Amino acid sequence: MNMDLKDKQKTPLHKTFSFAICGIIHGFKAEKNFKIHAAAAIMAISISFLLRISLMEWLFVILSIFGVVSLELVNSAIERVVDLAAPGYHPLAKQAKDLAAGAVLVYSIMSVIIACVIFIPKFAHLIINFI
Ligand SMILES: Nc1ncnc2c1ncn2[C@@H]1O[C@H](COP(=O)(O)OP(=O)(O)OP(=O)(O)O)[C@@H](O)[C@H]1O
Repeated sequence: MNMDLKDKQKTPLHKTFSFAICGIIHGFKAEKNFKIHAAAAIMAISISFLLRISLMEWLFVILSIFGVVSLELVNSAIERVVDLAAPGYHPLAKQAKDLAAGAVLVYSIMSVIIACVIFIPKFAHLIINFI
């Protein structure tokens, strides 16, 4: 046990980094929700460029995108640990997965609200100028 801990402490930084990259790539390949988030992120970034949002607004857009992706990765990790610990039906397994999914949903709702606050006035301004 002590040997394992010692070996772990010796893991070089570049390896830890590459494990994390592997996790992101795996998440993108294995999780359908990742593709949905990626499509939403590309759309948000494109609209942000088109509407020439401010630096502060960019910070909120970036925070929303990275926050959802990070939470989705944690959600996927929790799903795998739950499947490992409780392959059959278990009420606690259901609670753990539902709670993790709830965290993603809460952050996603916040991201949609941020998008509405930033983009709707700019779209409205464009439409008024067009008319
Ligand atoms: N071992 C289990 N015991 C009880 N309920 C479970 C268990 N596994 C999954 N569930 C229930 O089924 C739901 C769907 O679980 P699943 O593992 O398929 O994840 P998911 O929501 O499809 O996620 P994703 O689409 O990201 O893979 C969970 O939110 C939970 O309510």
